[in-house]
Amino acid sequence: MRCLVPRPAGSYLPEPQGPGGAETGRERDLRKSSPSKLQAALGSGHCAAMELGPLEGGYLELLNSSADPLQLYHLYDQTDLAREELELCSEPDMDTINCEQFSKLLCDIEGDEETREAYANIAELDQYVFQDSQLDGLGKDIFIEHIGLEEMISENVEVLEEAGQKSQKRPFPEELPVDLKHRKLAEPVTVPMVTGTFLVGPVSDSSALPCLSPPAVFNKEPESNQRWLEETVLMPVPPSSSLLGCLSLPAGPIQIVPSLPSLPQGLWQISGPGTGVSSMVIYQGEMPQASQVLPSNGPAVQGLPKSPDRPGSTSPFAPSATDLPGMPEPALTSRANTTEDQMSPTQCLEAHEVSSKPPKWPESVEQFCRSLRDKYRAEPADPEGILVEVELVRARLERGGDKSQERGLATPDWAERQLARGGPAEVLLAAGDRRRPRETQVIAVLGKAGQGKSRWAREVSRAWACGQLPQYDFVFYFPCHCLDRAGDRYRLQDLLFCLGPQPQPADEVFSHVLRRPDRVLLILDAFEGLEGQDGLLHSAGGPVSTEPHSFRGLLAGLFQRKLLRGCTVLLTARPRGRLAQSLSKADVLFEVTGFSAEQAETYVTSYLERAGVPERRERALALLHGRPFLLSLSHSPTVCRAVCRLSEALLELGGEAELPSTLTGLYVGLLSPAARDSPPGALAGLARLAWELGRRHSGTLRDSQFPSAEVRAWAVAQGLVQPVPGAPDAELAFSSFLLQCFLGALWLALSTEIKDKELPQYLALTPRKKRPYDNWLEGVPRFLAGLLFQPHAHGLGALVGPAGAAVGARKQKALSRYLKRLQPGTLRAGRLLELLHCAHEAADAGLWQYVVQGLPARLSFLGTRLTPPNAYVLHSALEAAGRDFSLDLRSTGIDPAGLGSLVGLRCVTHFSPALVPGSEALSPQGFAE
Ligand SMILES: Nc1ncnc2c1ncn2[C@@H]1O[C@H](COP(=O)(O)OP(=O)(O)OP(=O)(O)O)[C@@H](O)[C@H]1O
Repeated sequence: MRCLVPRPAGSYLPEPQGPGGAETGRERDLRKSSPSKLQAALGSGHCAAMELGPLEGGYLELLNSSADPLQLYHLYDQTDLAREELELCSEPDMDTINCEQFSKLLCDIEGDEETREAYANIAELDQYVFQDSQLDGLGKDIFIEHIGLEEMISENVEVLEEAGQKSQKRPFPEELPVDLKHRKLAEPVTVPMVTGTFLVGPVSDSSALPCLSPPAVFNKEPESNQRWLEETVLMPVPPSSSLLGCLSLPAGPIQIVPSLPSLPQGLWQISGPGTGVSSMVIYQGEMPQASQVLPSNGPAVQGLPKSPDRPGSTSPFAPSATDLPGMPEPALTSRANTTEDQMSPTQCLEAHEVSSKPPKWPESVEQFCRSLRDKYRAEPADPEGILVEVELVRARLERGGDKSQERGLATPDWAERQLARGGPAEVLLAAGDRRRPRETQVIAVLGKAGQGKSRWAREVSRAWACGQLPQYDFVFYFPCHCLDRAGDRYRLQDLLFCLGPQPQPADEVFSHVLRRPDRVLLILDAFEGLEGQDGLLHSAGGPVSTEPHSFRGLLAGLFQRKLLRGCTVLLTARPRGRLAQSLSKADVLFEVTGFSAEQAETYVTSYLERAGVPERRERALALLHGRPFLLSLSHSPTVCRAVCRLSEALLELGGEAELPSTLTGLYVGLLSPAARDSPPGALAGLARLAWELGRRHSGTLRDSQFPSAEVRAWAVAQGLVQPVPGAPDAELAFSSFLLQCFLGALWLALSTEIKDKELPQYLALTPRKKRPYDNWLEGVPRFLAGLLFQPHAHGLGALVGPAGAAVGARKQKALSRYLKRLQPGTLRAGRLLELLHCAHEAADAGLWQYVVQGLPARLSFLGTRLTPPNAYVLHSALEAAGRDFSLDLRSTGIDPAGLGSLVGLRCVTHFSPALVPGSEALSPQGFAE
């Protein structure tokens, strides 16, 4: 534990003064001690002391001097190690406790049952507040609120709330003692007794907090705009504003300082009379952040070295096992002297092998584990065998701006994204550090269809099979949509072993699994495919018995911590609708965000190498760059793979090759050869199946559902459907969700069962309550527009021949009437983007002109994600409109390339890409429905 960090002049760290200017005990002690004493103890060779030169006076003077804080820190650190005595007053001073006092305190409490329980409760409170999945500064306001300080929260917090980032309030854990629930920070709490670092002195003016404020409105002054872009978006990332806040207590502010990569822990600074301390800064653990560095005017803690401290809890409120020898279980997993971004999988393995090597297992258990590992190793994470390394991004949920107030994935600005560094082993290891002891931990990996969630989940099981996740003895992988069959019932052990090596293992293995649930990882892949999955995380009454239950019933038991309590559940899902709401129950949330342009190129290269034609790389890349829209769409790995397939086929043909310019064209290009070789009606039959299943939120098929065995065989041979990896009974599924959407749109375009006037209902442009279904097949609208509007020979005709021409023409007319009655200026941002995509896919000059001319001059995308393809169609539309626009691009997650392309447009005269709330330059307008 570190007790003191000197404050450099001009920093916002506390002045060495007690409340009301009075001197604290700590300050008295500091004054009494002489730095020259320290130097003597360290010896003349100590470089920090040498560089500091002769140190005169007491510590207070030293603190106020302009000496380099880094050196002071080392100096103090070494002193501590050299056991140089700092004479402290006899009464333990809450704000100035040192290592020795702390050890003494621990000895005193050892064996004291009540105290230990109190610590456990404090640890619970800490876990509740700090280890929350929404650990973005907002969990902290709940903490303040729950301990009775709502009225004291300063304006700064309101700013965050206004930005729609306020966390969902959760009930206070019932098991916490009443006095802890109602304790106010103002009371002299025992908080400082636990692990942490405390800085002493009052908090300086909160206005000194570093705050990144981009110009409210950008004008067309390329130089200043470019400068800002370079300093903020394109250069090292500033600390997240959402992590940086200042709460005012009546007598002074609490500053919440984001954690820094250079610090082992984050900081909390608490001050004010009545707190019993002049002020206090508490380190708090946090996930590593994307390239996070402080701006030059940042807090002085910037230069602090990593604590060479002994391993311990990352939280001041959660003593670790090393801190509290009497604790029954470690409060948190600790990793000696290592931060997550420093640890390679190999190191992880070594570290865990030492600490958690299981005792020798019975032969049956050993055998089962070996077989399970072999099974995972044998299953390719990807049928193409290509791996582009991508990093997950920390995610959180927030209420949408619409009236429904539904929660969805928050869209942070690009610079605010927090990357979860490393591969699955590192990410899970880091997430495990935030685990509540003896509690089931739910980790959710979210993302749009085709972004690589399943792939990541399969990599996890492979990583375990290769020994990279030694914290787990057992990893069970479940493709959820294949297990949730009506009538199927399982006992927990049936479920665990039904997909594993066969024959199923003996009861001995199951009882071994039950013995250490904390060493069990369950992977629930494609969780959104479960019917009614949204209720699972919240519903009551899950099973506790060993009776058979439905798959959903067993999952409810898991989530309610009634089954395998203490295990880790990793679920992957497309967060939509009510499921997104329920996910607030998850302890940690990540998002898979897809490929960057460079990663897409890497994929193309690997694909051609795997296909044995690496020499075609340059031509393939040239084809892709010739179609910038497809390049932007290759942000999705699924589309990137489709582009590679078509490029390969085109290059195979030789001659002048060119990729199509639309997504519809890409899929028509891929499917038309398959359609030519199909049994009669096979494509239409499969299209109907895609639509029917999609309406029921499903993409998996059983043999009996195919129109005929012939159609099944053709669909498998053409790669339109494929076995679900890891599923029982060779279950089949559409080879991608996007393909299912395309086939669903094809059915809508061809079917005479769907009346022309019903078609607009299937576009995502219509308000939800007027739609007959929920657009689960979210790619349908743009494919439908593409198939109906593109010249017959290049669209429908290429797939079904002249047969569909008449039906298609009628439907096109109906859709055209509808689209031309829409007023783009009245649509909310998400629907406006969908309309632009539909118009782009239609490739119809009249429709395109109608849409772009209807765009309002002031466009707000606040809180709406601008993915690379969204930015592309928006760019094309603004360019085509031929008049000036103002753009609000805040909280859109737009990447630097997209931002550059939009603000580089001559017609964009103003834009507001603020990274922090508060820029009111362009208020959202004009999107009311
Ligand atoms: N990092 C990657 N490297 C190489 N290929 C990838 C990567 N990520 C995804 N893919 C490929 O992209 C395709 C889609 O990936 P995956 O099925 O994992 O997506 P998903 O997010 O689970 O989609 P859905 O929500 O539809 O189930 C697969 O072919 C997968 O192998």
